[in-house]
Amino acid sequence: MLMTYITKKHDYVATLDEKESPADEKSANVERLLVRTTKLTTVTIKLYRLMIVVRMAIFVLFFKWRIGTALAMTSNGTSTARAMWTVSIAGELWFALMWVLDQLPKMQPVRRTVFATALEESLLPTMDVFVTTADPDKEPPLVTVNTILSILAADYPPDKLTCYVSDDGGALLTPEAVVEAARFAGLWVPFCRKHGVEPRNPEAYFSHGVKVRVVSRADYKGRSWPELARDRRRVRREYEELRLRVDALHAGDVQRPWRSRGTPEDHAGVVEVLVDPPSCTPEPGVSGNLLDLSSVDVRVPALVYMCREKRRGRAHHRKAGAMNALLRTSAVLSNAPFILNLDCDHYVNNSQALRAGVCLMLDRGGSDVAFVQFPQRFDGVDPADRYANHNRVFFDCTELGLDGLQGPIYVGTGCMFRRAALYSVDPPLWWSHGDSDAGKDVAAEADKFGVSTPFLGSVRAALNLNRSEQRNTGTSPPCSFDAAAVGEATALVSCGYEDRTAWGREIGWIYGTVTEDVATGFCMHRRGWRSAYCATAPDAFRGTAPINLTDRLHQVLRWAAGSLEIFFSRNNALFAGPRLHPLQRLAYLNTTVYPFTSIFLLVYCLLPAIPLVTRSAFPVSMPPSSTYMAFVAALMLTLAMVAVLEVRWSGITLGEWWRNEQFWMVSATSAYAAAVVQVALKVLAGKEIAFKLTSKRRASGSGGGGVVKGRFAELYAVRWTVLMVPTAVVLAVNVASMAAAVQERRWRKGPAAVLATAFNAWVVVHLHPFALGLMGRWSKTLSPLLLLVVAFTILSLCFLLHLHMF
Ligand SMILES: O=c1ccn([C@@H]2O[C@H](COP(=O)(O)OP(=O)(O)O[C@H]3O[C@H](CO)[C@@H](O)[C@H](O)[C@H]3O)[C@@H](O)[C@H]2O)c(=O)[nH]1
Ligand SMILES: [Mn+2]
Repeated sequence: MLMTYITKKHDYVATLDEKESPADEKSANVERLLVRTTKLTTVTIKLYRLMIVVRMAIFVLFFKWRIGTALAMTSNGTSTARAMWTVSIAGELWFALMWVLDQLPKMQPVRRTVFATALEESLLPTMDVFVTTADPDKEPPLVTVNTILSILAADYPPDKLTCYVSDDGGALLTPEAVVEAARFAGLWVPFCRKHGVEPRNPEAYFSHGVKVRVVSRADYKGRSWPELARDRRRVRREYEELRLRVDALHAGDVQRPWRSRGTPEDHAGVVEVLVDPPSCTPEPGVSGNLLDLSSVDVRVPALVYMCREKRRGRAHHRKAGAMNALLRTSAVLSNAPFILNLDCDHYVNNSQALRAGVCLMLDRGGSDVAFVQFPQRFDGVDPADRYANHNRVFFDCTELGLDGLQGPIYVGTGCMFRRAALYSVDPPLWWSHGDSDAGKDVAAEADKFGVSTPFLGSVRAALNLNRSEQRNTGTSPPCSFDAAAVGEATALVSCGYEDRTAWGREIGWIYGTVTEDVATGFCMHRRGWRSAYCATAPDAFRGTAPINLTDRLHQVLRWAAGSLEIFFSRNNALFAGPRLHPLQRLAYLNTTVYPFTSIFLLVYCLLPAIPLVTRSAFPVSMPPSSTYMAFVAALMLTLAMVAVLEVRWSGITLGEWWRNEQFWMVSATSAYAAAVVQVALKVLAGKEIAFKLTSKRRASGSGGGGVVKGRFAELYAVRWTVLMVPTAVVLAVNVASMAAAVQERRWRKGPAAVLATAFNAWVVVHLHPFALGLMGRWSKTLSPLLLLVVAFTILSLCFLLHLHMF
């Protein structure tokens, strides 16, 4: 099977000709080709690079001219005028810097082709999959159940796969739902195996949603179509019952709120093996009651439930803390060399995904890969993607560009890790001769890893394996799920275990930020590890996106605040050592400072109103000079060209690109500003930032084929949130100052300022979510290109007027 980076064929320079098919060219001692990496070398990408350089050159000329003009004009001006010039130019410098930081890391994108069939079955390494849940209300147990089932049914040897579920809520409901999943897996997993169905998430498989791939007769690869139809009906009935049972559990829970082990912030630790690891040899089933499984291997991978101990007054470090508890639990049970991390709503959508990740890890040169990030894709987003949930520019441009440098940024879910890399060792690339971290006696490092002897033993085993297994040997450390191991695992999830150790600082997932993902990936890149990007078709995993604007803005707020937390920590990219690729450093800098843009943007949006409300007689300069006009035209034109070229090489649509810009504006005048305030409070007053969970409930409505408007009614409803305050202020100030100017007939004195104010108000309204509803409808009728032209015209006029008001 061939998995490629999706999209356009013309993007490949080395064509994927069959004569290079890895399977047949092999003699016994020739290594199999698992991954082919291709640099994009098309004309588009060359033009793209050229345009970026040209635009940067224009920046230099522009700022030289603009600062010169400002100095000349303010040499005998008032201090207010000087201050306004300064603020204005500072804003422009910041915007230019942000653009450069954003573009430079995207200049050398690569695509990877993965040959999963070339993996030798017997050499597949063991794999631990971590699923995190935290709140059964925001994360319906049925969603988690489906994710677990999709993992257990993935196309991977069942004796080499273990699924670990972390429950941060401590409600009894979650383990009960997981037990239901385990029971149903006995039927679901063999059914998937027998007929090769996709996707292996029952809810998605059985629903009549728009994009679900229900096997059609022509596509069916199994033995007998009528048998599939019959089996499907029967399994579906069983699934409906499972769903009712899980919903009943949920409903019962709402009525009896005392049904919990404690509170979400105070409960005992539990580790429970719900499904024991199966034997190493296939076990055919019987032609029993429901399905004929006599020709099918009916083994189900092991399933472990874990709830870490929490006590009031102790720091639990949110998701990062849960991941570290999972890391230790799994270490003393299965201790697989590779770990896949999925949020509870991100299910396995392509049953080959795990193998694809393994290819990148075991490939030649793969031993320096700490993690393989898959793109995040989402179900349940409205067709217009009003709130830019798909994030296409990030997933299809930025991450691809970073893959050509040192590797994509880790974004929390859909990511496969090398266990050794989580134990803070150097990658092989940086091992000095004869010596490596793996060689050190970790037993002496209890101050780093904590005092558990079995855990230290597991660390040693994992590091030794990583060192010896420079090539794909497929060996894995021994595993044991006996009572002693489970008892040890329970001790390892006690809330005092990490006291006075390096957990969260050097070991495992990194603490101190609500975006533990970016920080964790950064620490690995800083050590010299690489990462790899793996976009498969069909999508490897799919999850849910925020269901309404309020949720979405809070998600953006959390990301922005978490980024700034990293900037103000010891993990600031500026302080990283020499192993971090220079452009990778710029990318991390960009990822951690972008929320500051909101300050400049808000000031910029308010500046033109000042002369109008202060009633001071501002010298309004002459009409824009031709030099100025030329600069604005050149800057806007190059911006548009870079955008169009980016859209071309990445395969996203102009509409998707535009949505991104639009939502950037929305976030920058709302959530980013709130993030700056939150982090200021943290830095100055030590006030911690909360991890507000994103709801995983689906947009309500009839669930299936209803009209789009009805189906996404909840998504489209805009509810007031305090995050919109900055936007409202900008609007109010601009409108009020315009009104005042008109009323007092000062229009003539400062036409430029009045117009700029009007445009500011207009742009904010235009880009704001209240208007996004309309935009959603327009963008279907108007071509995105037209939208782009309109937007650029407006933006250029804004610029024009801004620059010439003093
Ligand atoms: O105390 C906590 C808080 C969260 N979670 C889990 O963390 C995951 C992510 O939470 P979600 O609210 O879905 O966050 P998103 O904004 O959708 O997630 C993105 O951004 C987060 C960082 O801000 C990453 O942790 C996520 O993996 C990434 O998908 C979920 O599985 C939660 O169950 C916990 O286990 N414990
Ligand atoms: Mn999520």
